[in-house]
Amino acid sequence: MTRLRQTEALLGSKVFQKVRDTPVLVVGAGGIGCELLKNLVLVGFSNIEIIDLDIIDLSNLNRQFLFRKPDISKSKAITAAAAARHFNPSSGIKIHPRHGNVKEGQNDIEWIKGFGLVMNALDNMDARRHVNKLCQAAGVPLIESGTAGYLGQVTPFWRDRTECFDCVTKPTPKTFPVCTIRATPSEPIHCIVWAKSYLFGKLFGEDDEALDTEELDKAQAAGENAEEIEQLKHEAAAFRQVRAQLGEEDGPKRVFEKVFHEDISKLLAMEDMWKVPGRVKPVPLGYDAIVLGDFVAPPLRSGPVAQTNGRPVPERNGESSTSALNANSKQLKDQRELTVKENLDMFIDSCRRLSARMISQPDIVLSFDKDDDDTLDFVLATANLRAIAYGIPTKTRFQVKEMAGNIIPAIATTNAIIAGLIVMQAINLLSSNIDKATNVFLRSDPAKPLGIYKLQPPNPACAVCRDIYVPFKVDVSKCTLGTFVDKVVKEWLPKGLGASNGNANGHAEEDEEINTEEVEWSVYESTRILADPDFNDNYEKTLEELEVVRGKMLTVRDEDDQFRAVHFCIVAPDPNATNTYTLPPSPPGIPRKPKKAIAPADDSDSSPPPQAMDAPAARRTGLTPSEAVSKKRAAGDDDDDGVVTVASDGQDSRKKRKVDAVVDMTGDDDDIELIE
Ligand SMILES: Nc1ncnc2c1ncn2[C@@H]1O[C@H](COP(=O)(O)OP(=O)(O)OP(=O)(O)O)[C@@H](O)[C@H]1O
Ligand SMILES: [Zn+2]
Repeated sequence: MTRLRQTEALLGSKVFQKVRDTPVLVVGAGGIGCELLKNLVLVGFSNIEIIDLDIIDLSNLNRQFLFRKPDISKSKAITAAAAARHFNPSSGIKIHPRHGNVKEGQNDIEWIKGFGLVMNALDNMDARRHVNKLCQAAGVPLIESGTAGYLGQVTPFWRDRTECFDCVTKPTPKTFPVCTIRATPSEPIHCIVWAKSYLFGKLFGEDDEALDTEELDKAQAAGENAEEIEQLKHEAAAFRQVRAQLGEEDGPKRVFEKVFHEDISKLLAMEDMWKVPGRVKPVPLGYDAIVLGDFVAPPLRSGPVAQTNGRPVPERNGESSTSALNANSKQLKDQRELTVKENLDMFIDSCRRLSARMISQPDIVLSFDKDDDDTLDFVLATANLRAIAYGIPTKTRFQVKEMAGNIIPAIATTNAIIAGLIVMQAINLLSSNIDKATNVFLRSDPAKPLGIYKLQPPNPACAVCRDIYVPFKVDVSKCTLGTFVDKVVKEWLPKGLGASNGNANGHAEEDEEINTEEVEWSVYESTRILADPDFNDNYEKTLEELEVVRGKMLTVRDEDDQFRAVHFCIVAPDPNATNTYTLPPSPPGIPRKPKKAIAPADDSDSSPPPQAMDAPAARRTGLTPSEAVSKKRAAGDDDDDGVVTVASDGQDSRKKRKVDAVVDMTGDDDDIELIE
């Protein structure tokens, strides 16, 4: 108890009592999460819930110090909770671990309302945005955090008092044009994206033939180029055929010949494609020639021929190609460049391993994971074989893992410092003195390692924290969409139209008369439109049939986009209720949207610290670079047309088939994605 007495003396008994009594949630039990949990326990937080979806991996042990070797494959949340208790055994703390995804339906607005404070220790944008939205909907303060190498950031967000995670547009993921990935790669990363996000998916990902065909038919009906569509259909059919034969003895050879010989030969036949200045023609790879050692690879497109890769090795200083190869083979396995034959062998072997997994576990859809050797080997081999065909330098296993996994070294000390800063901000928020809370940056300047930056007000144009949220207790198996539209949207909701409920920074024009009869509504679930004034096909369906279940939101927007969107957060029905749904006693005020986004005052105090987190680091942590925070928010930075609302759901609203590959630099696990 001595330790806690000291903490009490430091914090004062009032704040200390809050620390003891406030239920807090930690999301993520990884690098930051382990440090944070230990800190919370040491400070005396006594009512902690921790959630993580993952199990412990060998690679976590170097920094996630609550885990030991025997814990490998066990739940992170459960193991972390058990280990952290020992840091303060006598303090009567309760740690409730949950092994699961924070995005699961049961983790709804009512659940989040049960906490006085939420702390994110996550590694991806999607989950961060989800928790941000939940906290905004429930009005629960959130402390967001992230680290990238030696840099890190802690930012408190609190509805109506500060900006939220989505108030400032995040850096756009780097994208590559379709044709660069599919036909004209010129850098190793193009080949890696192709292998990881295109080829892997075609051979081992979800195979929805009906959906593919339907989409292509629709595109054709909509007047898209018939020849191109025909070609896409043909390509899809060809992939399906080699995929179906993958488990056979010469399955990998068939894939190789399709992908590295036939497809490249077809590309070469498209003469116009190669007329573009600077574009280098690929060379089809010959399976048998590689096996027999007769294959002569094309020269590298630029720079000295510094590596062998099965290519003829230039004689340098009397060193023969064989001795160069031998020197190469002495290097560490993962850091050695593979010859073309070795890449081929790895391709065959990884194809066999993955296809055996597909056959033995047909219900599990395979996806690339940098820590899954089978998937990494496949991406390594296919990316390198493609690089060889295009005269691009190949990469070692280590490099491919880094590039495909978008790895920035995780440093235990950075995580520890950031976790300490989270607790300091938590105490500031609990002491009800929001003015004390700040954004804190860990910088690379040893003379001034910490940067402090004051909290920003909400962005009036933000489509997450300026929207309205209503808990909707409903029996989804009984309530139809028609009932929701007629009773809730048309009857109940308009009563609040135009009124400021204090949530929208007073931008409502309260005095103006609104003819509620004239306002027309549409209903969405995320990006799916369920009903609009001319579309009532779903009225007879229950919410359950429409897959609008606990944890999801029914979003109501007016057709003229004049008012804030209202999100009905689906929660479990009231057990004593006789109706199929229960609404709050009165409808929320629904202010008008601001006509123009208002830039925050240019306050010299709020200018960014000279060396706050740089843009790449901010991308990795998923947090806002200080430059972006200080930047005046231009009208249209966030959407006035619903685009950001949609994207902020973590749902990708980008039009399909526009962009082929997206390298997402936000630290997501799924950092390179392909949009077909
Ligand atoms: N949607 C989610 N729900 C619950 N936990 C999540 C969710 N998304 C990510 N996490 C957890 O957040 C933690 C983030 O920790 P960290 O950044 O150290 O990543 P890691 O996966 O442990 O390490 P690495 O990615 O470097 O191998 C992980 O334990 C991960 O499982
Ligand atoms: Zn916001």
